[in-house]
Parts: sequence; C-alpha cells; structure tokens
Amino acid sequence: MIEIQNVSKRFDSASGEVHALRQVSLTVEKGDIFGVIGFSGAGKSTLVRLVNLLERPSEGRVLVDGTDITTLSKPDLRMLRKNIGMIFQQFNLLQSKSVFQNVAAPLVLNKVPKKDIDKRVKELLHFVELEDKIHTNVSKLSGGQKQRVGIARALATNPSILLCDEATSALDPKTTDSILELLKKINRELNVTILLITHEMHVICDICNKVAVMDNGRVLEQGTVLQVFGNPQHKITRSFVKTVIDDSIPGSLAREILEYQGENRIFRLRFQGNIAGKPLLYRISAEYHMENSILFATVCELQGVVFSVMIVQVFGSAQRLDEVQQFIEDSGVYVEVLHLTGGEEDRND
Ligand SMILES: Nc1ncnc2c1ncn2[C@@H]1O[C@H](COP(=O)(O)OP(=O)(O)OP(=O)(O)O)[C@@H](O)[C@H]1O
Repeated sequence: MIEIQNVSKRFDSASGEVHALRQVSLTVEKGDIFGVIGFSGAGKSTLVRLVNLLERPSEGRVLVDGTDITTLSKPDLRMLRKNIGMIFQQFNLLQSKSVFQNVAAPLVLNKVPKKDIDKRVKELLHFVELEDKIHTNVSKLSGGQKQRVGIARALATNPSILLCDEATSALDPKTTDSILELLKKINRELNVTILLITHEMHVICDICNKVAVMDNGRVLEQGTVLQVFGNPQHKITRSFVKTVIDDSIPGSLAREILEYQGENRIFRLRFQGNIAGKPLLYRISAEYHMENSILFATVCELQGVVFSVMIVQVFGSAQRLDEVQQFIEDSGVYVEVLHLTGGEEDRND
C-alpha cells in the first residue's frame, strides 16, 4: 500500500521556485492498478518519483506498507527499491548491452549467484515473451520489445510495486495495447500493485481500477475509474473523458433547440452498469405523461462496465420538469441540466 499524505514539492529553478506538487494526498491499495492522468507539467512524474524517493517531498509524508520512507536508512532504502520496480517512457536501457545483460543488471547489483541469475533471467524473458532475443543487443529491438526488456528488468527482484512513468507514450497504438495487456498480467498473476502516470485516457480506461486527475500540482479528483469518469466534476476531467466519449451537443443541434419556444429542459444522463437497461424514458412518458426526445446517445465500456451518456429533451412546465428531474435522480442515474447559450453549451466551469 502506498500513502501519499499532504505532499508538496518545490524545485528551485533559474526563474524562481516551481511548485510541482501542492498538498497532494492519495492512497494506492494493494492490488490496485492506479492511474494518474494530467497534461504536461501537471506534476505526475514528480509524484511517481516520490514513491521510490527519486524525489524527496518538501512537505508531507510518503508511506509504503506503513513505513515513512523519508526516514529510511541507506540499507533500508536499498531494500525498498528492491521491492519497487520502475519502467520509463524512454526505456532507460543499457544501450550497448544485450537483453540478458540488461535484465540481469539489478540481480548482479544485488549479488545474486550467477546460476540463479541465468535461471531468473530466462524465467523473466519467458514471462514477457522475449526468450528468443536473449542474446540480442537492445539497440536492435523495436520500441515494444525494449519496453518488455524494461519490464523484465523491473521485475527481476520480485517487487510488489511497479511504477510506470508514461510507459506506453513512445509506442504505437497496437504495441501500447500489448504492453497494457502485459501490465494487467503482472498485476493479476504476480500480485504486483501498479502506479502509473499517463496523459492518455485510453491507458486509464483499459487497465486502471482507480484514477487521480492532476493539474498544476494538485489532485483535482480521484476515485474508481467509474466514479471519476462517470461523473466528472472538473473541466480538465471532462476534457479527458471527451477524448474517449464525446458527449457534447453539436452546435447546429444546439441552435435548433434554442429556437424551440415551448417549456422544456435538457438533461445529460449518465448510466452505469446494470442500470443502463432501465426504461427511464419510457417511464417519463408512461407515468409522468411527458414527451421527451433523445438528442444524443453514446455508449462505451469502462473497466468492463457499460457506461452510456444520453442527452434528452423533456417537455413540460417547470414544476413538472422538477418532478421528473427528481425522479431521474432517485433512479440512481447521474443527471445534469444543460444550459444552452448562443448555440454552445454553457457549463459554468
Ligand atoms: N528537477 C526539477 N527542477 C525544476 N523544476 C522541475 C524539476 N522537475 C520538475 N520540475 C517542474 O515541476 C513541474 C511538474 O513537472 P512534472 O515533470 O512532474 O510534470 P508532468 O505532469 O510529469 O509533466 P510531463 O509529462 O511533461 O513530464 C513542471 O513545471 C516542471 O518544469
């Protein structure tokens, strides 16, 4: 378990003090694949580097399995780093060395006997499906193969935590998917807790069970992927959601709606999981006798859960619309009233 408690991190730079992290708190439970998403400069790399003390917090505490790691002695810090593997966007391999030498490096550093190193490296290369490249120089490998070597090296000392710093950002989409599959296998079969940082929603949706959204050194929101992306509270979170599920009303449609003179309200509904099939609109017609029309609907899958967004226009008096809104809320569906101004959606961000 990783606990980051009220951590701030400041750097001195030529142009003055930089606040890379501001009072960040988050908890990664054992078994999680926890994703931190944010745009460039949000503080993600600084955050992940705290966990193996590549960076020290200016304030606050970082606990790994209950121990405040800033208080560790040098030998204990070495032990901690054995327990925490890390992979990088640019792989950070020893370029002039073979696959074997790269994967063996942490074992050599830890003075593991040679015959055990041979056995362990073969085991690891089998796990990452790269046995046939054992004697190849890493400079001859593709990006995906290099990341597999990076992963095998990170797993060499049997860590219980794996930190991933934009591990798929340098890879094409197909290779990204195969590396994400491998990370899932590491989590599932080796019980490794994963903390990853990324600016790609696809990565979060594909493998993470929890997520934190960062901006300007702060965590804006965090929780399960479904909680955070199912009902995003901040503009930045919504902009990430939009990259996988665009839920805005096209401008031409918004202008048409604005021209309508009668009383109506536009709701954005977000359905999750088994409530996706609830006959909500049918009940608004049948029980409330109110006409409604679907303006937009889309569906995707987040973490194996069906997630759908629907924008509906319901017609009726303000009082009746309040009743319907209450009914929707009581049904456990996230509902948001949309205000259209001049053909655009005004979200008061
Ligand atoms: N060693 C350093 N010295 C000075 N400033 C730093 C240092 N490391 C990071 N920063 C600054 O801290 C802020 C957060 O950087 P960080 O690399 O953690 O963000 P990020 O979200 O990982 O962005 P990116 O994906 O671009 O790396 C940035 O303004 C960055 O310039």
